[in-house]
Amino acid sequence: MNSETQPGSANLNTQADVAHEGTTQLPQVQEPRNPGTALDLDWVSSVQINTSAIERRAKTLPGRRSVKKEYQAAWLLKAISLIDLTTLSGDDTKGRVRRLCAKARQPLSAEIVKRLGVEPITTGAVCVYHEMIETAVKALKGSGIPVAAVSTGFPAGLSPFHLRVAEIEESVKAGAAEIDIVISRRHVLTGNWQALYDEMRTFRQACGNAHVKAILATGELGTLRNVVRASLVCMMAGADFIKTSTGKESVNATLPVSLVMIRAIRDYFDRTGFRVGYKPAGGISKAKDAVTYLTLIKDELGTRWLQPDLFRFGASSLLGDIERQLEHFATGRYSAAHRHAIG
Ligand SMILES: O=C[C@H](O)COP(=O)(O)O
Repeated sequence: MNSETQPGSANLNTQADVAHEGTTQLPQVQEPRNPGTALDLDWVSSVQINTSAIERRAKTLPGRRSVKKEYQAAWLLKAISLIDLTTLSGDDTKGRVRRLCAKARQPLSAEIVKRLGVEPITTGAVCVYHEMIETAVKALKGSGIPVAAVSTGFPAGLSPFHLRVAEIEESVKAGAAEIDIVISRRHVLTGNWQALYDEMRTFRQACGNAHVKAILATGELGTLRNVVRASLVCMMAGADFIKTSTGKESVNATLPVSLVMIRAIRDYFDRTGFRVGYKPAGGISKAKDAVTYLTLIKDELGTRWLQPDLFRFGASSLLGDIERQLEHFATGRYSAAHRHAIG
């Protein structure tokens, strides 16, 4: 964020700024979910990637389209509404999850909201392990914020197949409206597209009405070509979202990976007419990175994809930095990062 940003709500006509920048809330259209298609192996094997061109383009993205100062707050408010506020730690407790849910309901202090002159907002969802679903559902009651659960032996996805399917069913029963499954990386690494398709189809079926996000764990797929091929197969098998990472791989969301996944989503839409959502996850913790992702989405997919049914950030600490930047925008002061600790 630009440290010269002037404080005060007088400079921020959020609705107009957001509309100008094309991040405005569109009327929620009830679109059919992606039902998937037959497995099209010709399409999968025809994928070609110019890795150096993708990497060159990705390098130009941060700062390339610097959002004008007066629009930055509007973009950051939009980013908040698209966060799957996440806690996925071995030491998660009910208390931590309740605090996280309180933060999801009210991500900004009443004072900042008042100074910015905006309507109160919420995050897109709260994302937890199965054991914490009930607590999260209770804590979010009445807010309209969905609970997402990671599933299928997250993060490695190597537990027995029937248990992975049962885990999805249990999480849906416990109240999760969204299920983030992990794919079997070995199916990608061995080019077993039929196995990946069948696995994803079964997971989708087990989700019932809950939406399913397919975590590719891109940092473990070896090449960008594999990332695109896995993206296509998961969409063909009916994924509602494709998601980069668990946050536990040594390489998580990156811009080159995002570029090829977003373009796979565009190709899939062009061929089938079905929109699939995108969720970069893992290591996105700075407000300025969030804005880079959002402008990339706007450029490559258009504003329809800047709604919570088609875009989410998977992030545990991004909200804290955004809050700090918005506080600075509203008051002219930066507070210490620890004042914005989450959970
Ligand atoms: O899906 C979400 C990720 O696990 C969050 O990763 P993070 O803790 O690096 O933000």
